[in-house]
Amino acid sequence: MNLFKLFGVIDVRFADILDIFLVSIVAYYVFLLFRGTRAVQMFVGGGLLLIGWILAQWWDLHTVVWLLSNLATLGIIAIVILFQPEIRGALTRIGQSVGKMNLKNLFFHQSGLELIAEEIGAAVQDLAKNQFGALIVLENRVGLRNYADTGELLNARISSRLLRALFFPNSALHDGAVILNSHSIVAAGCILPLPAITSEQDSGYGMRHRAAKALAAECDAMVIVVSEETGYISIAYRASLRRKLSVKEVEEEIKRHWHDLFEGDSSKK
Ligand SMILES: Nc1ncnc2c1ncn2[C@@H]1O[C@H](COP(=O)(O)OP(=O)(O)OP(=O)(O)O)[C@@H](O)[C@H]1O
Repeated sequence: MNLFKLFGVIDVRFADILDIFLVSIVAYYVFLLFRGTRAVQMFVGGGLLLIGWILAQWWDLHTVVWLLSNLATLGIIAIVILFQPEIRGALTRIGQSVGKMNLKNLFFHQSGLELIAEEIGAAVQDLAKNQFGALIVLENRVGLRNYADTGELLNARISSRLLRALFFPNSALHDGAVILNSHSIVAAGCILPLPAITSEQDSGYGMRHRAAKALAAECDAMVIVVSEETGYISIAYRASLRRKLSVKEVEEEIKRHWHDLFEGDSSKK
């Protein structure tokens, strides 16, 4: 069934529109799967060759068309060999997402903030489960360079594995606080202000929780505490200390805390 005539010449059917729509979706998601890998250059190169092939067809350059057509056949084999790790990674991601019925992760790219909140959340969950004490400071607008300098400067990518390693009992940096800004793990093994007991309630807390409260009270940072004694997760922010939080709540708080910083970053782009 013809829907309309394009430029008054080409008959366009409903099936043609569906065809283009489906191919576009597949191309888009294939690109998303490979985004950020070496394979992106391959797509660019492949696109240029395709344009060359179309132009060669257009201008009736038979030898060039023959060359490019044969190159394409060889190219597919070369791509599979050269980009084996990327292809394996992409297929694994599809498998994992489908396995966990988490198609959202596969098709809708999460924002940087969501991914970071999940990395921290996963680390906190693991630390709490194993009752490894932890003190994680999330810097906001007020710089915490003075506290970062008391520990070991790292400037590393925020990852759940690194956070877990830093608080692993008896590791060289497990004592003290880890300071994060919205993009990196700034420092580990940091000493926070040593608080004085100011209320009846404070006397019930150990040093880790009191240090978290003291820092949160003096700036706009949010501090996550995992108790070594109970495995409970708490968050100190401004004058409050909320206890027994779930990992989901922690992730929501992280997103709320850094939301404005991320919004600012994306509006600058
Ligand atoms: N001022 C501080 N700055 C950074 N880290 C601190 C500070 N005070 C204590 N800590 C950390 O807390 C640990 C001791 O915690 P303590 O047992 O006194 O606290 P707590 O609040 O009872 O926590 P937990 O429930 O985990 O035992 C120290 O080994 C150290 O890693």
